[in-house]
Amino acid sequence: MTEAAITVTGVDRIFGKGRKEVVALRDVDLTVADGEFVSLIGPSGCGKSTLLRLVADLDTATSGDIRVFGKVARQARLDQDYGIAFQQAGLLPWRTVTGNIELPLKLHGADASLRKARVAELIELVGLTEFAKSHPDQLSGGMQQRVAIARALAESPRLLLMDEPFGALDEITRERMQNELVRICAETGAAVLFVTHSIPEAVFLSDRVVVMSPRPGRITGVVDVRADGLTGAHDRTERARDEEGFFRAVADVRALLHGGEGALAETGPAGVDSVDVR
Ligand SMILES: Nc1ncnc2c1ncn2[C@@H]1O[C@H](COP(=O)(O)OP(=O)(O)OP(=O)(O)O)[C@@H](O)[C@H]1O
Repeated sequence: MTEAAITVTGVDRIFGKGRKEVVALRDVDLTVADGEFVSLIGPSGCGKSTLLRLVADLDTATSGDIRVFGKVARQARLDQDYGIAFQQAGLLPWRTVTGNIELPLKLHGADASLRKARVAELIELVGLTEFAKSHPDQLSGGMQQRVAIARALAESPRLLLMDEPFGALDEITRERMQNELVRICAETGAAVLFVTHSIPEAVFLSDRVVVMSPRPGRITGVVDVRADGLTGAHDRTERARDEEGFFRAVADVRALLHGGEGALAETGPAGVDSVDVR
């Protein structure tokens, strides 16, 4: 069996002390298989970003163990085993699209010819070849986010960590970006841990949707959308949005979000309107 992309075991993250103590995560266990797409969903403050930050080694767990491809999170960061994309694209305004995408390669000493070839490949992958020389302020929000994704993919990571990367986009652009992300993941085979507030987004993109609840932040359930009849994320096409399995999975995630543990058995079908859990 191949090594899991992420293994989180018995993780607690407690901020502050005494009366100011906030238990952001309590006893969280999570495994993301190599090549698997897993979304984290739950109400504001349930610890989604905290969990992602721990995996990215941007923060340290109070207790428990986190492995990325079998390595401690710090080693995985040093080895650049993952790429990161956040809600704000975080591009450098004075650099062109090419300049932004090649930055990680430059920082890590890749030579100019290798950089040029890789950046051309990535720009094509995210459909921005015509904008290679543009600056971020000449791009739409969706295009900026595509640049950020290309940058995250620059060093061919086997894992992407994404925190609401499409949260600031309008609904039409957002769906288009979701379609592109599905395609990019199929092409690269990367595993993804993806934070979102949107149930349809989580269902459309994922193999599994992990539902969290706040105070203390913990995992209350996991919906395997393949069990609801959808294909695996790497074989997903836009048609999935109209399939029965999609609606079943949306209903399952919603039931867990609103009913907590044990909710799945008690609920009937649901539509996909009113699905942002912020
Ligand atoms: N650096 C910090 N210091 C103190 N408390 C923190 C810190 N970071 C997060 N928290 C608290 O931990 C809890 C979880 O926060 P987190 O940002 O992970 O939630 P979230 O589920 O990502 O929320 P949202 O959906 O609003 O982004 C919250 O109660 C938050 O206030």
